[in-house]
Amino acid sequence: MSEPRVRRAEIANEQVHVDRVYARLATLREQAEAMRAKGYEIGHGAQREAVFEQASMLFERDMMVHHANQTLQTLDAEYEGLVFGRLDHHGSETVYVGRLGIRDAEFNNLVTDWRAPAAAPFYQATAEDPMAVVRRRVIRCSGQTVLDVDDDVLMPEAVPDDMRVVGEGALMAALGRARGDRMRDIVATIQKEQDEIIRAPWRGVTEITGGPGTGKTAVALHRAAYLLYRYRRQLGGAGVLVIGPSGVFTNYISRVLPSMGETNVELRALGQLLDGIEATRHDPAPLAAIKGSLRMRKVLAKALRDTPPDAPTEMRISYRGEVLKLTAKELERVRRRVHSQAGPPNKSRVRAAETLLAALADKAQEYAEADGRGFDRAELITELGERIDFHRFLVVWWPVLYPAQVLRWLGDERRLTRAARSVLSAEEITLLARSVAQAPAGWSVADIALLDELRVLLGPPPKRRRRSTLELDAEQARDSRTTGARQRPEHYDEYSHIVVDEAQDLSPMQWRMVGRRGRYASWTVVGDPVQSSWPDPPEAQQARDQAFGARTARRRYTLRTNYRNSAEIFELAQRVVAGHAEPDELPRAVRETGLVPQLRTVEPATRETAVQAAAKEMLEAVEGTVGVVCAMGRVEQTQQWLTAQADERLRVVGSLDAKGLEYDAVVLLEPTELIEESLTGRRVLYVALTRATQQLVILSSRDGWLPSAAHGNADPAPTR
Ligand SMILES: Nc1ncnc2c1ncn2[C@@H]1O[C@H](COP(=O)(O)OP(=O)(O)OP(=O)(O)O)[C@@H](O)[C@H]1O
Repeated sequence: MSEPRVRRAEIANEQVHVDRVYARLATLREQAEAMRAKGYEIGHGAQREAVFEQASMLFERDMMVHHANQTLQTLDAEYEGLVFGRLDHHGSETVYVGRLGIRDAEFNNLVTDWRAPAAAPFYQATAEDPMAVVRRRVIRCSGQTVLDVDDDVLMPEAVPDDMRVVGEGALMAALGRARGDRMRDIVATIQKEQDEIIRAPWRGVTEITGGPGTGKTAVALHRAAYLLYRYRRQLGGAGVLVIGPSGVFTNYISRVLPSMGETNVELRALGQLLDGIEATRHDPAPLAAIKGSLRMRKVLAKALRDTPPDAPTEMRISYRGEVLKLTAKELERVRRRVHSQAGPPNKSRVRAAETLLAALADKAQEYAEADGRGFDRAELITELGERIDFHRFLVVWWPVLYPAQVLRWLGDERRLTRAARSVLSAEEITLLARSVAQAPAGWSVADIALLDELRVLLGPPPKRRRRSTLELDAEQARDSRTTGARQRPEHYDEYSHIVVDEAQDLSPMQWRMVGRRGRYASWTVVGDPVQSSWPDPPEAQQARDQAFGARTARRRYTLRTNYRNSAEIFELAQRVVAGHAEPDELPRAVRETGLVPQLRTVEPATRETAVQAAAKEMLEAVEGTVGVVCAMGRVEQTQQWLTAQADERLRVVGSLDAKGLEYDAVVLLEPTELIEESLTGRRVLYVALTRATQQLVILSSRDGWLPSAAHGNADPAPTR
């Protein structure tokens, strides 16, 4: 038979099995529906029963309904390619691999879940160590239709006469495919070195490093799905949290876990880690560096001890015909005493009341001694402590404090100086105070870590008065949108596993915030130091180690193959960081396209038309998405330039928001501006240059950003 005929015959064969699987899925669905209906019936019947019977029936009902709902949820997930693999073992056993395990009515396996041990050879078998697999087949489906098959023969000597082998390179086919709005799962083509990380033990800290496009994000997400499958009892209750750099990124990866039937994972961006606030704004680099530094911890701790701006500066209270007065200085002394003895201010109201009463008693005693009168201290404390005017004073003098309110205090430069004098330089104080005082609406991403720090330093507001953990003001409340994530207003620290993506960019203050959420958790931490935009790596490393606490089990893995970029694009990108990275920190790109990146010289006056032309050209050249990447300060303008090109495949994205994303084609505008805008300039440019899978066009009005080519490497094609 000719190759196309063999292929067609094999596709038809697999279609028969896939049809059986979907038929079985439909039956299982019907059974789950019936079980749910039966569960509800039990509930109705129970109303007329004795109380203890009713209780046990209701329990049974809840269990049945819960179980049925869970089954339905699993069966209803959008399974693109429910069955995607097949293993033919030596000795003729066949195992189909898919996104979930399904058995037929006789309990025979129709599909084995990809996470089950029996499916492991699908990812781990190699020609050197075939694990008794003769043929590994990747089955590509669209919905319920088999489109193609692709085989790897691992034991050529054991191929039986009737076994047909078709195609080559399921991985290359997957890598060459057009990119869409959302990241796809890679269950069908996970590579051996990736699989080893996905299936690594769950305890302790698993650190994954690797250059751009090496599949770190994909691996981390598949690992989350795998861990929940294998260790649901240990990890499922408190939940798994995946933290990404931005909302654009969490949105981009949001389909991966549901496509594997996993809906119990919270995805949050660093700007979304506090409920009710969604921060997307990035501060300019020097300001972000101040806000992210551990020095801010001291500044905040001191700032919240200062007198609140609206607090009264004098106390007068009458006691038995006499007015007792505490001056501003005396009140300050009392405040200092409370802070030095007590814990978080919101838990110290009682201590504040006691200390204030003691100061009033001292004052009364002073008056009495001056007049030669007797004085009963205990009586005064009891009497004043019950007086309404004393409590009225107390609530304004020692108010409940909220993080947002205290952070805003820092907009007053004099107040900030008091808190930061010995910690920040005068220039830093001015910069920070101005930024808080003149901040545009809403918090910045870096502010979220400061608010979270204050949340802990201040302590929870008394329950009776609590509006939210943060006391959103009206403006924020309007701004805030739900993140789609499960709300956990109080128990931020209960997660059982935390995945941190783009970990190289977390500031020390962000590590503290993230660490708080994982006090009892195991971790998967993913990053690439070469892509880092944080200027002080040792400080971040220290905070990172503290976040992991005493967890000593640490596993480190490095991925070395860049699956995203064409070899031509990556060759250019790595030149940009040549002097800033060790050679073994740079991965190897495996796919050649023959398309060299294009470098176009533009003038400031022709930028607009050049961007429009390049975007149009790239939209025509590729089937999937086109990203126009520029400096953060140029995003709005670039968006305006491209409004006329209303194509849903086109996106404008600022350099810092481009982290972790990818497009079929990238138009990179003014590389020098990306370098200048950040404190780790070249690394940010490297990130931007490594976003494209197929084509890259660079528009630049200035030279100097690209070191000359190593011998034998081509410069990008210069065009006008
Ligand atoms: N085994 C694989 N099979 C198919 N595609 C893969 C595989 N591994 C990675 N990819 C693809 O390569 C691309 C890059 O993967 P991913 O975004 O996870 O890389 P990354 O290391 O996180 O990159 P960056 O550091 O730039 O964010 C994605 O499109 C991903 O689907």
